[in-house]
Amino acid sequence: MSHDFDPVRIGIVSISDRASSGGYEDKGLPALKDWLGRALRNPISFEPRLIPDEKDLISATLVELVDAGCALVVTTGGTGPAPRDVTPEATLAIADKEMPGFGEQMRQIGLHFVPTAILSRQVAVIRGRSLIINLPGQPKSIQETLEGLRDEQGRTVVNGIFAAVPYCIDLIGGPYLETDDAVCKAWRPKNAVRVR
Ligand SMILES: Nc1ncnc2c1ncn2[C@@H]1O[C@H](COP(=O)(O)OP(=O)(O)OP(=O)(O)O)[C@@H](O)[C@H]1O
Ligand SMILES: Nc1nc2c(c(=O)[nH]1)N[C@H]1C(S)=C(S)[C@@H](COP(=O)(O)O)O[C@H]1N2
Repeated sequence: MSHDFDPVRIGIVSISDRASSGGYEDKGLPALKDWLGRALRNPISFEPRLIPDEKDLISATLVELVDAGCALVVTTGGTGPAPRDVTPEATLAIADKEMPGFGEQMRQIGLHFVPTAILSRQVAVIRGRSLIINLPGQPKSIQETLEGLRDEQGRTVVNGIFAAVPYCIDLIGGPYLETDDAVCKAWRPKNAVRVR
């Protein structure tokens, strides 16, 4: 029984004072586009935003993207302990529900790559029918966090968080997301899997 892939709108938000003011080239949005484009088989329309570390602007941007119909919004940057790092506060300020499992797993994954992963205060939340996830600002942390880590034989060392994203979006009434298993195998309970 074949079916068309559901289209999905995804907000991608790079939060960096210097990248947004031209101090350096933003690598966050291209890295998010690249990974999500490889991982998902659904047709994606991206809503990209490049903004400074301003709490009210971050919150307003997230609300705007949810209202525009993004089933998923992924941010990068501003999760650390520095005074200007306010992405988690801005995200929690507009949340209906926090999803603490994501933050717990994201820091576990990060620790396989850098001891300073413990410094990221990243959160994930639900607002309306949208899942919002914070990733750290280091462009390489995007793939690391979403995909996890495999050993040389291709065995999973640590699961990336994206495996749980499609089922989470099912549960909040969003589109049915399907992944390329070579990049990331989405996990759903058997009764939630659509036969292709
Ligand atoms: N959007 C980005 N594009 C490219 N590199 C980035 C980006 N965000 C962060 N980085 C890199 O990761 C490092 C650590 O990220 P961090 O979020 O601490 O940036 P930052 O230096 O605080 O940025 P800013 O102060 O301009 O907001 C940066 O020094 C930079 O090398
Ligand atoms: N997977 C992963 N997580 C990571 C990192 C990384 O390189 N990879 N960098 C850490 C570092 S050095 C910091 S300071 C925090 C916060 O980064 P941010 O302020 O750029 O969001 O994320 C951490 N989490």
